[in-house]
Amino acid sequence: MVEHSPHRPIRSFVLRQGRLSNAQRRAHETLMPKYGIPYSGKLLDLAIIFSRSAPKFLEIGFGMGETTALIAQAHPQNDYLAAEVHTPGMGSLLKQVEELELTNIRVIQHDAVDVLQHALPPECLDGVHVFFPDPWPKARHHKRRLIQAEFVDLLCSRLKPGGYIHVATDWEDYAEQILEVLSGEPHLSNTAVGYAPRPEYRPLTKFEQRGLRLGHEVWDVIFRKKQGA
Ligand SMILES: C[S@@+](CC[C@H](N)C(=O)[O-])C[C@H]1O[C@@H](n2cnc3c(N)ncnc32)[C@H](O)[C@@H]1O
Repeated sequence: MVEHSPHRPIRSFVLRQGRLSNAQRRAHETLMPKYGIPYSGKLLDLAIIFSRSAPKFLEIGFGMGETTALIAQAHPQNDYLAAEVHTPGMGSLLKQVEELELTNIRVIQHDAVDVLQHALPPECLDGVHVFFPDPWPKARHHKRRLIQAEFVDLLCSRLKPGGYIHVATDWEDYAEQILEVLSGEPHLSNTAVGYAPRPEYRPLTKFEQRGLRLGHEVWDVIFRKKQGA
């Protein structure tokens, strides 16, 4: 479960007592021991956790996990560590993992910032997915936005050279901030000129399809860590 640290009061999420369906509760109770990685603040060995040496990806804030499950199903050659703080989403993804018999997903219910800082060693990740991070639209809440220079620096340190950071958002001013922050990280280079086309591996969610029909835009930002950085 999520612990609160007095040293880092500004978090990118607020824990609410979300409604947990019976199926989600059951999945959480029965499947966490099988697919969940307890957060202890100690370093994790991803090769041991997944029992193989394969490309490793971190997804931060997977929500209900539809995208996570689809990507993992379509890419059995990769392993996915998925971090989320909310219990209903955990239950929802765990249910999909079991139903689809996915062997390449492990979940961690904890603040991804702590996970990156304390549980993941340098240069262990081939990619990081941050899809539709909370936009915190009010100016006084912008400090809660996940994508900030310090966080990107941390992410970058956990990426292997050649590994990528992929952020997608449907908030234009956040998209601009994300592009600016990633452009300012000297160890990263943009894979596109400005925003990137949506890569084939990121499926369109129902929410996104509806938004696109209504004329809303989505911006993908994909940067790679430079070789030798
Ligand atoms: C707007 S939702 C998007 C969910 C999903 N990626 C999607 O595309 O539907 C953002 C999610 O990020 C999670 N989140 C925010 N900050 C987080 C953090 N520091 N660590 C882990 N999860 C976080 C929230 O709990 C929320 O479920």
